[in-house]
Amino acid sequence: MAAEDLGPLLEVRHVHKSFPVSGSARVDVLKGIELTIEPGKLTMLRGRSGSGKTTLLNLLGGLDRPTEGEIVFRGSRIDEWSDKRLTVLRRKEIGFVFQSFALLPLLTAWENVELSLRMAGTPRAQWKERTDRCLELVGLAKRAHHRPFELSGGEQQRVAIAKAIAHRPALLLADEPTAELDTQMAARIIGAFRDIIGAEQIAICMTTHDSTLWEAADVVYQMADGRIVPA
Ligand SMILES: Nc1ncnc2c1ncn2[C@@H]1O[C@H](COP(=O)(O)OP(=O)(O)OP(=O)(O)O)[C@@H](O)[C@H]1O
Repeated sequence: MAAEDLGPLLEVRHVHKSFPVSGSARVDVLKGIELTIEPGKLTMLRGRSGSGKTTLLNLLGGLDRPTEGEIVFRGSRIDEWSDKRLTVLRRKEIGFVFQSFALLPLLTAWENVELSLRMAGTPRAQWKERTDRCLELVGLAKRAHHRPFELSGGEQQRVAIAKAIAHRPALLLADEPTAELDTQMAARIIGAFRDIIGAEQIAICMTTHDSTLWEAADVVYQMADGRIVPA
């Protein structure tokens, strides 16, 4: 079945998020967000610093809950789930990539990826093949036995991506994954995302400020002041 036949993976409906500030005051960070994330697509959230991208990404990944509205993952309202159930969802179905690469410095690229499979509870018999495959998908098969300090920033980020997809999540969330990288390295990250989408029916949602990357997206949502606005 083609990815587009599967229906939305994630739907965000009328979502508001506010945080308490001093006294009884609250700050409204998200103000009625509606969006859909589809399998097999690269979705980008773009917007100025402070527009609410990270706050929204945290809700998509079940790291936080909306103040109002619904987050629907494969037809289930995860905003109503217990913390325990959300932890299982994150472990099994979601991969996270952040601006900084979060690799263990004493382990090689290969060992870093394998460790994530051990931690995800993947059967041991699959570790080697899956680790090789993920490093191949991000174009690092030849660098597998290098440690992070022997790799460029862009290569380290691609190892972090291999780690994040190793357990075969349905959704990969990446918060400014190219922020620390030059244009050429950023383009290779997007290339890796494209190869991963081509090979596995995953949905990828990333935030970025970088206007040179937007045309590589299948779907772009522009955020401004906590709202989705026309791009
Ligand atoms: N826990 C919190 N308590 C109070 N305010 C918060 C909290 N988290 C985020 N905010 C505020 O919400 C606004 C949006 O923050 P957010 O990090 O989502 O924006 P962003 O678009 O990801 O920005 P950047 O590109 O700089 O990361 C900011 O003004 C921030 O200060």
